[in-house]
Amino acid sequence: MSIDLSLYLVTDPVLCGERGVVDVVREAVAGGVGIVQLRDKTATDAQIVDQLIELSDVIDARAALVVNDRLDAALEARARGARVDGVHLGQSDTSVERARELLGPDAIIGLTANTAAHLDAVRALPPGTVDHLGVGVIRPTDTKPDHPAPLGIEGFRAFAELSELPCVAIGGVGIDDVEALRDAGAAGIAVVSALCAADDPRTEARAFRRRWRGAASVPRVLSIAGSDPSGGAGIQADLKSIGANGGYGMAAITALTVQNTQGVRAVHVPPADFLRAQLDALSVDIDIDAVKIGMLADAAVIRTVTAWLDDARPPIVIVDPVMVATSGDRLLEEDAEHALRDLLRRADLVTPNLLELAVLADTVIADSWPAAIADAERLSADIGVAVLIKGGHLGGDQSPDAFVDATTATVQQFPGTRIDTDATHGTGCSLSSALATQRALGKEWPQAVIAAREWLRESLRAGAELQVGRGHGPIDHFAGSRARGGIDTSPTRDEVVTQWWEHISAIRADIDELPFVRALADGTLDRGAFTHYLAQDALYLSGYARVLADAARLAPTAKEQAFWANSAHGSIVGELELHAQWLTPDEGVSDGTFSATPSPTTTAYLDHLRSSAYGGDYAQLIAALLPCFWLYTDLGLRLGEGHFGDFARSMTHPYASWLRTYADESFAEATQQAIEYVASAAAASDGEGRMRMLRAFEASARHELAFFAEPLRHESCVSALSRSSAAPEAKMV
Ligand SMILES: Cc1ncc(COP(=O)(O)OP(=O)(O)O)c(N)n1
Ligand SMILES: Cc1ncsc1CCOP(=O)(O)O
Ligand SMILES: [Mg+2]
Repeated sequence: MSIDLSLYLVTDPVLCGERGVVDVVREAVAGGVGIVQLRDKTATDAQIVDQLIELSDVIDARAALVVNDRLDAALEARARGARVDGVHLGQSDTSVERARELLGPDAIIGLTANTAAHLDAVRALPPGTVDHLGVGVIRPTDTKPDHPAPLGIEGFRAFAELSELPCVAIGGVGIDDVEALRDAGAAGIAVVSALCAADDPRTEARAFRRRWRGAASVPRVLSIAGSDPSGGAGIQADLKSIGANGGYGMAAITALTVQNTQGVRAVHVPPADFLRAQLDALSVDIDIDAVKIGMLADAAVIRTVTAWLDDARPPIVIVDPVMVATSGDRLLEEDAEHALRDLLRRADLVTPNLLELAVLADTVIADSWPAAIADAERLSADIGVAVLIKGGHLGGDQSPDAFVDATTATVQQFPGTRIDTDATHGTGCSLSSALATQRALGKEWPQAVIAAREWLRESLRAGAELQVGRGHGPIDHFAGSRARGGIDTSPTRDEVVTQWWEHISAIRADIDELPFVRALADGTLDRGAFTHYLAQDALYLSGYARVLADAARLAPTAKEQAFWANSAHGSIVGELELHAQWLTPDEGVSDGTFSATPSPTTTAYLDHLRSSAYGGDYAQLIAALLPCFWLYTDLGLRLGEGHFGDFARSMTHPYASWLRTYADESFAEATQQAIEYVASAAAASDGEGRMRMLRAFEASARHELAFFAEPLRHESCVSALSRSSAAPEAKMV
């Protein structure tokens, strides 16, 4: 066995606490510790021997086992059948030469060293006496009260540069030191309290391993699913999806299908033991960062996977509860549903389509999006796991998804227009493995969903071009990376524009349907509602201008600064003049000042903009400012194009001159410029920053919708109020 020194656990019975050393070692080894040192200063030799025997059993050759100081105990435990790989000795412990002589040439012998004299002494030993050095302390630590003077990371670097042997850094080392010590030449890091005192040593060990591998490391994602020889679904799709999303894909096959793009012709399920052997072979050898589970065929397979999950406890588990193929073929025996429910409870996310949701939530197939969300909430509450519900089977021109987590009362919707294509084979498999990969890359759920959906939509759009098969063809998993000449998960500026506009498509559709917008367009809008709207708009613009000025203040270039400052000027001066033409002092403007009271809707919108400015994040602020430009320009353009009928062009339209301002050419140019600044900032930002920008943008779009909806709501309240004062028995509704 080659020794992996990268994460070295030294045990401490006190720090391990009530759960005990054996439990901590079991968990830490499952989390990826490569070498364990039993260190117990108070135990007798006989107790050390017993512990070594027990640990050797628990570790089961998945990591090296050495003992601190006690050469005799190591020999005795070996004599009693334990697998003890070696010892760690200090400068004043038994001599390393003696240890080598008694333990043999294959034993692992570590020696403490931290001075130039120690290095000279090691050089004087016969070659092969010592395998590695324990070098420290890096920082003061209470775990070893008699520790030598701390070296610090630079002292460690200087020492490691002089050493011919691998150096393991020890003493006061925490997870945030991992990269610095690795870069300073450490062959590994040895920790006591960081793992022994951790709440969850397995998770903590994984975190150390991940940091050691580096932030840019490629996540290892395992698909447990059936094989689709046509390559569009099952493990074949999963592996492509994992690769396209930036992961390293692995696959354990649950079942073989005879299948093409037209349907499933036969299924062969190999023995469940063979599946378990595949899974064990992976988990004993590889740090698995995420698991996606797809077709499970029957109850025996499900139970096998459930038992393996309980043993291996991978950090991220996504279950796509494949029951019926898109072609209508059953892929899970009906009697297996009970076992499946048990498995779902072990997942972090379940991704059913509407048919699967109906089976799992024990209800009829949802025929509307709100009904689907309600079913998903029930399922999530029942299994205690988040659900990503996919609206693709609902029909219509929208294809929304929603992330629903009843445990945190979260319902996050992801709107999207339907992509008109027949190449949908394997969409569910591909999305769930993309999600597993994005999550393993470190994204939180909403960001992972956004990234996986963006990738899927691009792959769906390109699928038909592949021209694979006569039935439902596959999506083109590598369309995006092929177009960009390599895998790149950051969108370009143009992609940001397309994706963000599509992201608010449902909000835009709602704006178009508003009675206020319809009546404004056809000229039937009540004058009271119109003037109420104008008065609120005037108030809004005065606040908006101030926030534009904040954007000017934060802008990174003089050009951008001038742009936002000009927009602030245009907004306050131009719009003021215009409003003054339309509004009498009674209606909201007198002597150039706004006299109306801001409605709660106006206040909420301005509060959102001000809080975006307050954080000082320029990119987020301009994203929040953008919908006001973009949605008005778009509305103006479509009004001009007759999208809402030909009314706006009619000479008798009472608001025609007002509506023409929406389509003003210089405003359209300013909008284009604003879009470019925002899209460039988003493309240059990292995933987190882009997510913050998108949230601010989406929130403003929602405020725009509320702003357009409010005048008629207000008017109906006003008329209800006047009715109620005329007729005391009438109630406001
Ligand atoms: C990996 C590793 N490095 C150094 C030590 C310290 O050993 P030693 O100097 O013998 O001190 P004690 O641990 O015996 O107190 C170590 N144990 N492991
Ligand atoms: C055994 C040992 N040898 C040098 S420092 C040390 C203890 C390190 O413990 P911790 O990781 O809790 O600082
Ligand atoms: Mg010692």
